[in-house]
Amino acid sequence: MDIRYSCNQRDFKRYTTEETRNEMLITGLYKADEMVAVYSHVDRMVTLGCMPVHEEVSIDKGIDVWANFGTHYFLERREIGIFNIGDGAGTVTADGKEYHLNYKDCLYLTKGNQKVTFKSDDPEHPAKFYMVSAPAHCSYENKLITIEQAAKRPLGSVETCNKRTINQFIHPSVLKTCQLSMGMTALEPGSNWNTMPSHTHERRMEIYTYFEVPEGQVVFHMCGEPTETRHIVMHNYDAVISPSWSIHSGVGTSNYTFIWAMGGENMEFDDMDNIATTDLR
Ligand SMILES: O=C[C@H](O)[C@@H](O)CC(=O)C(=O)O
Ligand SMILES: [Zn+2]
Repeated sequence: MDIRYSCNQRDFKRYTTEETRNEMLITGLYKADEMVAVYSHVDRMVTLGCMPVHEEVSIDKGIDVWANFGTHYFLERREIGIFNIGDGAGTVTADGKEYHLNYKDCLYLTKGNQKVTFKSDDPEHPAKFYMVSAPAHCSYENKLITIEQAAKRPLGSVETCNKRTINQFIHPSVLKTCQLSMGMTALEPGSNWNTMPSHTHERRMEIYTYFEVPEGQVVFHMCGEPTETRHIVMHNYDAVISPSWSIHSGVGTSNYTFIWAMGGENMEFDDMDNIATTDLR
């Protein structure tokens, strides 16, 4: 498993493009019939990607759970949020119960699910399961949340090129979790900026994955301290780790959609340290 030990904001100022990318950027999450996992020491969040084609893939395929987590199974002391962002539908089976995920549907699995597997309905149009897992110390309920059931928050405007809808899926207003919250933000055609004005949240980290980035287009993901910004050029289906001290804004060469995941001290979505745009450096 790819393990990222995380850097601090002082050293980060001197990072080259390559070092920045090695530290924060996650690519290649969807390899046929594999489970790809990146463990970050920032709040011990794990980002996973799985594209089952011909096989039913187990959550721990290729992962030495005892060596990496010191537990007997992946979700023994963890919770996980799962989104299907692939071309086709797929099924997640958790301890014998099947959950069918259409495009943009989300499944929350609580601590204690022992056997978790992933499969696609149609190998010609495989599902792509994007997942983020956080440490958890009690169990709640597994829950399938469709895009229709997500809490919707419209934000931004055409004039500031950031008209978008925040869909809150794994959120206290929708269901209970230990620390994980996740949602999906969709930019409208002609709008390119997400999370602008930018913010940090010293009390939580965040992970983004960008998708629906059209062929030949990219997203410039902004990171770093508010007065020491850097950027990472991201392709469709890439993910990026954002430590608590970093801003996490992006501007695309077209509109796009992204999934955010947060973990840390609290689950107050509005607990943000907002930064005036003209104060950015
Ligand atoms: O802390 C909240 C997260 O950064 C995202 O929800 C922000 C976001 O989707 C947006 O403004 O476009
Ligand atoms: Zn944020």
